[in-house]
Amino acid sequence: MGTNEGQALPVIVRVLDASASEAARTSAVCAKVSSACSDPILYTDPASCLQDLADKSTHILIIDLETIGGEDGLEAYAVRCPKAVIIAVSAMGSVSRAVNAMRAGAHDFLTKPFSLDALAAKISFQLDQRKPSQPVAEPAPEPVRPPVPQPVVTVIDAASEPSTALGLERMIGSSRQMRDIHDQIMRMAPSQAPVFITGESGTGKELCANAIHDLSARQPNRFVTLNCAAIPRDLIESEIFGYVRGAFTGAADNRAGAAEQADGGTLFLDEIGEMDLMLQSKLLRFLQTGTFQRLGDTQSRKVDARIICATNRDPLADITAGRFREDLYYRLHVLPIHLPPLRERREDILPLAQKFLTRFTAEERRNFHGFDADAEAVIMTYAWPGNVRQLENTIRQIVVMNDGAAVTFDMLPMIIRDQSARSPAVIDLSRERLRANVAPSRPFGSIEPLWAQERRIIEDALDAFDGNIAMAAAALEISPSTIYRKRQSWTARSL
Ligand SMILES: Nc1ncnc2c1ncn2[C@@H]1O[C@H](COP(=O)(O)OP(=O)(O)OP(=O)(O)O)[C@@H](O)[C@H]1O
Repeated sequence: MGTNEGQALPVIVRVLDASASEAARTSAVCAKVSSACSDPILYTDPASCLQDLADKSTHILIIDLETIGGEDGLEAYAVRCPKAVIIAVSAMGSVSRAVNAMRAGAHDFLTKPFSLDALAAKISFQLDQRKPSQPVAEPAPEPVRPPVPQPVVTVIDAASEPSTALGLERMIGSSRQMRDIHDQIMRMAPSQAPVFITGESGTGKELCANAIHDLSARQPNRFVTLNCAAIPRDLIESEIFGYVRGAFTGAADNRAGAAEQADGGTLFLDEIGEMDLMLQSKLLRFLQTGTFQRLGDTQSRKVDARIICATNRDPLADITAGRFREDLYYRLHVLPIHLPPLRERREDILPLAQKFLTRFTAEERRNFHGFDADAEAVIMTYAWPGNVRQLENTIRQIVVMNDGAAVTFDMLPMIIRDQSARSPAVIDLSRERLRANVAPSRPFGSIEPLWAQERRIIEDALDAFDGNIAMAAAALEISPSTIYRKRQSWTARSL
C-alpha cells in the first residue's frame, strides 16, 4: 500500500458526506494512505461540492450516495469532473445499486459501514496508477492489443495495467443484453466459483473475463491468459503446469506455468474447447484437488487460482462428439455467461464504433469526429459476422487509410458497402413475412394495397429493432420523419 511514497505527486481528494464524522473518517484514511493526499477537502452539503468540482481540479472524489439523493444524482458530479476517479459509498449497498452507480460515472463502489482497510485499498490502488511523469488526473490510455497472433500466455499484473480497474467500463454497451451481462459480471466477480463464458469469436469473452477479475478481490494479483488453441499440443502441459530443469530437451531451467503464475489471481483458459483430451484429465485433477506437478517433477504443488474459461464452440456438441470430457464440463460450467453476437444487440454498434473512432483518431493523429448519415446507416445494418473485433478492425482500417471530419460511405471497406447494397437480412425477412401473410380474400386477389404493404414492411423493421425508429429508418434507408409521417397517415385511415 502506498507504493508511491517518496515520489508522490499531490493528489486532490474531495469527500462529500452529510455526516461530518463519516467525512472525517474517510479523510483520515486518505491521509494515512499517502502524504500525497494528506489534506482532503470535506463537504457536508452537495451544493458547495458541486461548485468546487466545476471550478477547481479534482483527482479523487469520494461521494456518499445518500447525501446526493441516490445514484441517479451522481451523473451531475461525474460530468463536472470527468477526469476524476469517483468512489461511491452507500449504506444501502446492493449489486444493482453498484451497477447503477458505475453507469452513472463511479469507478468504484463501497458499502457502508466499510472497513478503513477496504477504503485504503481502493485509494491506494488509484494512487499506484499515478506516475511522476504523468499529469495526475489524466486517465491512462487504453492498452492497445497487439495484432494477431496473440501471445500464448499473457500475464497481466495489476500494477502494469492501469485501466484494468475499470474493467466494466471498458465493456461498452447499453443494450438490454449488455446491461444483463454487466449485472452478471458484478454478481459473479466476488465468488470463487469457475466461470464459463460462451459466445462467437470477437464478442468480448476475454474482456468479460478481465472485468470479472478486476472486480474481484483477486484484482491485486495476476490475470493470466492461456490460449489453448495457440499452443502446440506437446507444449500445453508445460505451459499450464510448468517444468523442472531437464524435464525435456531444452528445459535448461525450472519454470513456473500459468497455474502458478495465477496463484492468488485468475487463470483464464481461452478456447478451452481446443484442449487435448489427455490434458483435460490433468486439468480435472487440478480442479478437484488444487494440486499439480511441474513436468518432470515429483513434488506436488498447490495454488489458489480462480478459473475462468471461454469457448466459441458449442460445449455440449463437443461432449456428444467425445471431444470434451463431460465431468470436466460440469466442474467448469458453474457460473455461465453467454455473450450475444453484435447483430443481436444493434443498439451497441454505434457507441462502439464511435469509441473506436475516437481512440484510433487520437492514435493516428487524424481529425475524425463522427460518421455521416450514410456511413452510419450501413454500419448499423451490416451483420458484423466477426462481431466487435471486426468492427474495431474496420474502424482502425478506415482511420489509417483516410482523414476528414466525418467517416463517409465511400471510406467503408468494399465488403461492408457491398453487403449493405444487397438488401440487409432484416429487410429480406420482412419481405418473406409479407409474402407469407398476404390475405387471400382481397378484392383484387392476392394484391395488397401499397400503403398496407408499406405499413407491414415498416412495422416489421420496427419489430426487428425493438421499436427503435432511428434504426428501423436506417435499415429501410428512409428518414425517421418518413416513419412518423406514415404512422400518422395510417392513424388517419383507421379513424
Ligand atoms: N463490449 C466491448 N466494448 C469494447 N470493446 C470490446 C467489447 N467487446 C469486445 N471488444 C473488443 O473486441 C476485441 C475482441 O474481444 P475479445 O478478444 O474479448 O473477444 P473474444 O470473444 O475473446 O474473441 P475470441 O473468441 O476470438 O478469442 C478486443 O479488442 C476487445 O477489446
